[in-house]
This record gives sequence, C-alpha cells and structure tokens, in this order.
Amino acid sequence: MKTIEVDGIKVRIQIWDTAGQERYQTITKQYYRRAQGIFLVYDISSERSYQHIMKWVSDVDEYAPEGVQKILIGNKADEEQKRQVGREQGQQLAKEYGMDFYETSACTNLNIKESFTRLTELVLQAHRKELDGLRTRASHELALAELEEDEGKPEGPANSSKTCWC
Ligand SMILES: Nc1nc2c(ncn2[C@@H]2O[C@H](COP(=O)(O)OP(=O)(O)OP(=O)(O)O)[C@@H](O)[C@H]2O)c(=O)[nH]1
Repeated sequence: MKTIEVDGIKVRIQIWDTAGQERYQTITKQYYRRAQGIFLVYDISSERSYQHIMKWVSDVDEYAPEGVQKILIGNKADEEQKRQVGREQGQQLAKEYGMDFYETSACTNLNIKESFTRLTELVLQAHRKELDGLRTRASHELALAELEEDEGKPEGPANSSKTCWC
C-alpha cells in the first residue's frame, strides 16, 4: 500500500509485483483480474525481456478487465553500458500498443514517482469517465421517473403540496 497525490487528491494504491517466471503464471493471471493499472516491465539490458512484452500484452488482454490502464516500462536505465534495447524501440512498441512509456531505474529512482503518478492518473481518468457515464444514466433515469410520477398527478395548482388530493 502506498499513498500518492494526484491533482490534489490523495490516492491509496495497492501494488502487486507479479512473478515473471513461467511456473508462476497460474497465480499471476489471478492478479490481472483485479488490476486497474498494469506496468509491463522489461529490462533495457535484456533483449529477451523486451521480446517477452508481446506475450505479456496478450495475457493482459486475455485476463485483465477491459478498461485496465497500461504503461510500458524499460527498467534498469542506469545500466547504460549493458543496454541491448534502444529507447526508440521502447517508444515504438509503446506507440504500437497505445501506451505511455518510461525508462526507469529502481537504483537511481529515475522516473519511478513519475510513472506511478501517471498510471494512477490514467486509472482515475478512466474511473471518472465510467462514473460520469453512470451519473448521466442515473440522472436520466431519475428525470424519467419524475416525469412518470408527475403524469399520475393532476396538473397545475392542484399539484402543490398544500392542495388536498381527495
Ligand atoms: N541496475 C539495476 N538493477 C535492478 C533494477 N531493478 C531491479 N534490479 C535488480 O534486478 C534483479 C531482479 O530484480 P527483481 O525485482 O527480483 O526483478 P523481477 O522482475 O521482479 O523478477 P521476477 O520476480 O523473477 O520476475 C535484482 O538483482 C535487482 O536488484 C534497476 O533499475 N537497475
């Protein structure tokens, strides 16, 4: 659990670090179902981890809820001398999937706060849209209900609370 501030709102986020290893996949998939935001992380010093991202994306598409927000991360940006994946490759892949992209480093803290804030922002935005949709629908339903109720009552001053209905 961690609390971060986004647009002046304090948001409590729960972070799960899922295992990348194949043998834990059954458990990992169970986490997808409850996720609202997902970081897809590769290691910039490992071309193999970058190639795996496509598999992660298809798993997420299959098991995560529809509106889940995703960000692509190229981690270990401090390991410049061991770099196997160019920044542009990361940007390109993120673009293909319509995701934001950050290179981060857990060692130097590069873009850690920024990427968490951005993912939270995206989740909040998506949630707001959903809430606004529900609110609009609810207000329409309310308006309809009021209209229907009005239809059953006599018109004009007789509809006022002071007037006797009998
Ligand atoms: N140089 C560097 N090393 C890192 C960074 N992030 C993680 N590591 C190292 O990478 C190794 C693996 O880190 P983990 O956090 O276990 O990676 P993981 O992806 O969660 O691993 P799995 O749970 O097996 O999928 C550890 O030795 C970390 O210290 C980073 O930003 N820079």
